[in-house]
Amino acid sequence: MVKKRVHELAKELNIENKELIQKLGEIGVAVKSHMSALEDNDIQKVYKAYGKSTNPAGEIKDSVPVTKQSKQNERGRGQGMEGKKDRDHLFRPDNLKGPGLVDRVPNRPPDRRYEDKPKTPPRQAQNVRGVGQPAGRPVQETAPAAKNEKPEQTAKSVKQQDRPAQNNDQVVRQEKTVVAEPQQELNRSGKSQPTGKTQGDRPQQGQGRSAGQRQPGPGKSGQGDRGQHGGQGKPPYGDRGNQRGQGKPAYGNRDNKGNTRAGIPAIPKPPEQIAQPKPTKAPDKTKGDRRKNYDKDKHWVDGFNESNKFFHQRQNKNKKKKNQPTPPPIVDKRPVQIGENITVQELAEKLKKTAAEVIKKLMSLGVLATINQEIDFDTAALIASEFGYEVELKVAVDKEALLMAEPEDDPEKMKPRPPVVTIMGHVDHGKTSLLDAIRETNVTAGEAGGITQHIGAYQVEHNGKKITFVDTPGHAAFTAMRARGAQITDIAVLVVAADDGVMPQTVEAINHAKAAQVPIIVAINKMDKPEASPEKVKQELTQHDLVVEDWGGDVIAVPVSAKQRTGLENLLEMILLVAEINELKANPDRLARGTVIEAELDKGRGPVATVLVQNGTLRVGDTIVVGHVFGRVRAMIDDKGRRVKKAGPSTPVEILGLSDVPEAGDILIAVEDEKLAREVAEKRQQRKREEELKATSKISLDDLFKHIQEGQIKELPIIVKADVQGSIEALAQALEKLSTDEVKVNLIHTGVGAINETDIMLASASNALVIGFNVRPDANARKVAEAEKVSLNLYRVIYEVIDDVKKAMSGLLEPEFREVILGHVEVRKTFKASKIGTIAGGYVAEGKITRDSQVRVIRDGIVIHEGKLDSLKRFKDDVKEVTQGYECGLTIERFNDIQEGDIIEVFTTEAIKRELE
Ligand SMILES: Nc1nc2c(ncn2[C@@H]2O[C@H](COP(=O)(O)OP(=O)(O)OP(=O)(O)O)[C@@H](O)[C@H]2O)c(=O)[nH]1
Repeated sequence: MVKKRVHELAKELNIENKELIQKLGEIGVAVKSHMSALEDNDIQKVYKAYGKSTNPAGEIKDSVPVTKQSKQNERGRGQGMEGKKDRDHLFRPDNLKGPGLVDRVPNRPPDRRYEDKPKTPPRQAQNVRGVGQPAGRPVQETAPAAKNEKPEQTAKSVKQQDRPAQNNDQVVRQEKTVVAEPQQELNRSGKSQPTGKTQGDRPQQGQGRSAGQRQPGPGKSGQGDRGQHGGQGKPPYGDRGNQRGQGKPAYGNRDNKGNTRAGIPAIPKPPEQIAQPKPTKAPDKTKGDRRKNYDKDKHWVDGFNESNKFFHQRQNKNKKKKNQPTPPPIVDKRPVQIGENITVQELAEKLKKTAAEVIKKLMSLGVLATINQEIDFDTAALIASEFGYEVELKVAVDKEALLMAEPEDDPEKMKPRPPVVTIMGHVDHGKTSLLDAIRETNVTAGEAGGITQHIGAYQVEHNGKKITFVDTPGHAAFTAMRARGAQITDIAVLVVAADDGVMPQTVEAINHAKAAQVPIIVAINKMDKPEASPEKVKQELTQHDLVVEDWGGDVIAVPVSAKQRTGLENLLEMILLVAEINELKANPDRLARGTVIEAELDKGRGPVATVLVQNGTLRVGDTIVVGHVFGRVRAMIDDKGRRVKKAGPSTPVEILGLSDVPEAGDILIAVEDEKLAREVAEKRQQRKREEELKATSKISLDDLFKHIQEGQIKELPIIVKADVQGSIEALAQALEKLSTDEVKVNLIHTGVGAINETDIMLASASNALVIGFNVRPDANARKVAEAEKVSLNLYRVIYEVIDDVKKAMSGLLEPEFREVILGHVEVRKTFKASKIGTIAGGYVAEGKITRDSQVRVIRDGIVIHEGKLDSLKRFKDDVKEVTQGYECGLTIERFNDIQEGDIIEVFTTEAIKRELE
């Protein structure tokens, strides 16, 4: 049934809603509001009540036939250039009131184009483009066309609209409106605008099947829109695309652009189709309306009451939206750049989401992460895509790697360099003596003055060729360097005393050199000694895979005497030979790279480092990064104590000009980019500080013992803050009394009053315990203590302070070990097993025997062996323990001489925690 809403009818009757509602009440039609729908018979009652008769169409009878002129205007308005002419014409003020227009535009609501404010932002219009409702006017024209195109549908339409009287009535209303509101004529001239329902209900006029009518989806309604435009005339500012295609079939008398041909009158529309009953609701009214209702000047074209409609339409649309699947959020599709790792917080910021949203999404993916937790790139990418973002891996420029990257040297620029030799060997086998002997016998007269200079490495010359010796004997330095990734040694000289042979440290040295893949030359020292036995040494070396040449191997062994300085030349020759074989080369024509051999803080000169230049040439004035230290080479001193301006490959030099003392094994790099060097050094410094901070966790009473064990601390610094001086004195006395020879209590600071930030900082710096007696830390101190990981110990009873400290200090004392006898086992029988050895069958006479216990074999009251159990069995099963009264089988580690009648004493040792007295 055709319905009308109260407000529509009120408008139609040109009365207030309120008045109509009142009237409806009077005539017995109950309505709730101006939005209530009225049935046809109620409408008729209203007409009657307002003296309109039940057939108000009669009032506009003369407006129904469409004049030729009006049709032309109509057509022209919507179509092409000819239309434009007409359109312009229509816009002329003198046309606004033209009777023809009035006649032709029966169904248009008041014009709102000149209202000041648009009710809806114009941008929305595009989203809703095309939901069919264009000009409501050309009803007359479209109907026949539709009829021609789709007769069955038209017929159906006609059938549906079996209420001509009402249609006529509407026409009357429209006419009235137009007369009352001249600006409405503007609408006619181009803007489709009327009430959504009217338009929406009219597909059959233009198209027969306006998608806009049936399908609320924007796409389809777009078609409906187009169709209607095409069919009903192009709006003056209309979207051309909208008018294409569908308009054409709707009108038989149109040209191929959809324009109505001039001069061909449109077939008049049957009266029953002129005005469709106007449903109160346009189901397909969408944003397309709004777009059309909004002209170029951003004025709403609609009548005032239309605003209500838009509101309701929006509501309808929202309702529809709810039912529709939510479209993916429109997001900025610019790829988000993410590094290898990113914290949840950072990711949320990049995605313009809250951290909670990201965490939630992560949880949905099965990843539990906190806001500050780092997630990897893959996870971050997944999350980003969930939020509709694309991600790109941002490869962080590792400045350090950039700096450390070793440039490739042009082979042509590579020149032979002196070998770098490290002397290794067992203690007292003569390493230092040999180094000294070589140095002293190989300095030229001119250099003699500088001989006393000790910089950790030196160069000697032999047959015009240089050899660099690293003067840090022992493998400790060698391994320390290697541990830091520095390999400075080309050749290892293994010193073995001919009278002593291969010893444990000799073996260690061999292993280190092998691990570093450094060729070994054996110097068999102390050959001057009568008991020297080089052959024995060579023989022993073979046990460690070092087969000397004499024995058919490839290891060079040189007999020397550091004391008598014999064989040294031969040794140097061999070093040069090995160096030659290994083709040691470097490029002196580039920025230097080297390794720190030694470094110290010199009182007068500041930080000093002995550096072995390994490649390139280091020059005074060069900007350098040495580990975490940045600097500029202010001066260089060579191993003879001479100032030098440059140092080439394999040259050891002392350098001045560093900002701090580097560590042995640090890599030196000379750089051009000072900024980069500074940046990298600062970053390294920061990292070092962080590591140090991590390493030095502050002591607390709870883990005092652990700290002491790790750090070998034998002193306990304490800070005491108390309420009154008397308390401090009492505490100080009591605490100091706790000092023993092994642990000394050191009260580094005492004071009256609350524990403050300064106290905490002092405790942090000196790794002290903070004791508060009847005082509390202030808020700041608490914060700092938390940050600095300083433990606060707050008490109200002096005795408790003493007791706690005493207990904590107990951990400082070396634990005593005591033997605990677990039991005794009598050996009653012994068995020999070829693979196992002697098995004792015993009886636990006392206590118990456990698998991990220590045992003592006692025979006739004499301890003949002490060791560990190897196995413990009950019958054939391995057991953990056998208790008194049971028999067992046992074997003892590396001891087979068990005899019947032996007593096995089972014992264990345990540490006893000592307490201070
Ligand atoms: N007879 C003799 N004694 C030597 C010879 N070389 C070194 N010594 C003696 O051996 C002892 C140890 O010599 P160092 O040079 O100190 O031996 P080292 O290997 O450097 O010892 P550490 O530095 O303690 O590892 C010294 O008393 C030297 O005098 C040698 O060729 N002949």
